[in-house]
Amino acid sequence: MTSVRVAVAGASGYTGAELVRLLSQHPHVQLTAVTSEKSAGAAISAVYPHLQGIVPLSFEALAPEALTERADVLFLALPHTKSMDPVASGLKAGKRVVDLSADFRLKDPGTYETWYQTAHAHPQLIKDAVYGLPELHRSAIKQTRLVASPGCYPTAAILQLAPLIAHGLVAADSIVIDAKSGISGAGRSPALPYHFPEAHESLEPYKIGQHRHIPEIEQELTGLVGTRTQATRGEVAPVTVAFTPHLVPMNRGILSTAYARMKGQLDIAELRTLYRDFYKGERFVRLLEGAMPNPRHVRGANYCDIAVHLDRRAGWVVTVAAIDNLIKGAAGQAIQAMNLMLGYPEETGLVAPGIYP
Ligand SMILES: NC(=O)C1=CN([C@@H]2O[C@H](COP(=O)(O)OP(=O)(O)OC[C@H]3O[C@@H](n4cnc5c(N)ncnc54)[C@H](OP(=O)(O)O)[C@@H]3O)[C@@H](O)[C@H]2O)C=CC1
Ligand SMILES: CC(=O)N[C@@H](CCC(=O)OP(=O)(O)O)C(=O)O
Repeated sequence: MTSVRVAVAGASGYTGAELVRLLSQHPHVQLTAVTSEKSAGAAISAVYPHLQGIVPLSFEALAPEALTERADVLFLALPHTKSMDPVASGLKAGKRVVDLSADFRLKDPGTYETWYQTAHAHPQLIKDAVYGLPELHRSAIKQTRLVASPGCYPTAAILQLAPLIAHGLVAADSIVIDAKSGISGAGRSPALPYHFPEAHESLEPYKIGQHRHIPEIEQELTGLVGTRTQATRGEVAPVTVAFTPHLVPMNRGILSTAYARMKGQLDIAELRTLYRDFYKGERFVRLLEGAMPNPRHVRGANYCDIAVHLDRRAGWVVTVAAIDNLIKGAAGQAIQAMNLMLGYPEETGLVAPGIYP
């Protein structure tokens, strides 16, 4: 069976290590290089003992051009602002690139500069990037060489709200997203808020109304406004969201609760039918009716679990979504996109159920 050569840049980080774990089991992938500057020369199993006997590679410090030569598909699990040059280098060499950072997610370079305090180094490449949420952009992902893989909070928030926005069922300026993330969402570098005594038995909101995922969520939801209604879209009122993330003392997982004001008179059965139709055939979206989404139930798996509820008395639709930030929120979703780019069945290498508890 033919295989594709794949390299992971930033493999010493949490999302990079999850990419390596999943790609090592992918039937069409040959892992050719894993990069880290700080751990260059060390066996990956010395840093991540769970990969002992599974991934026989050592970390290398590779410049973008050297990385590009080693593979046909590049996964970049680097910090924001550090992916721009490797993306440009990979594309120039005709490779396929899946970038897990935010560097190519926002379509407007000015918005990127505002939220990331950095001028975009390759703004001319932004138009070539497809936002890598397969449930919304599947056909474009199949055609592109550059996937900008979504952020973890946006994955949950967009998937839980997409049917409501596309059908024009809620007021576009009424959306409130209250989300909680496990600490691996902040990456592997130590910092005081993530220190055990600080984070354990604690629950704290942060960056209220200021988080860099706000423009990403608004961009994608605005792109959906009215796309499933009969009326022509005309002038589209931008979606604005009030977004509050929280840090919770879990290793991984996101629970996102979104509230939006109902415009019409649909009852809960009609709303759930609409969600079922919207996500019909989607392998990685599970709509729950008798149970609540819980990050525990998607841990290690590529699922986004969603429940839709209606607070009729107060006039709000309340949706709840759970993902594993490192899988559907990062590594799993990135592999889902690679499968689409290469024409493999979308679920290849991703079908294992999650870990419980
Ligand atoms: N954590 C999450 O839940 C999610 C993260 N993402 C995004 O994925 C990317 C990786 O995140 P995550 O794995 O959490 O991050 P980590 O901090 O855990 O890992 C970062 C990786 O990048 C490398 N690195 C750090 N600084 C540089 C630099 N200046 N130049 C080159 N390489 C560098 C590190 O290597 P070294 O060993 O040399 O330090 C490490 O391999 C980020 O853009 C993040 O925003 C996306 C979705 C979810
Ligand atoms: C808990 C925590 O700190 N989470 C990160 C989000 C991680 C993520 O998925 O976002 P990107 O892919 O855009 O980096 C944060 O709030 O910045």
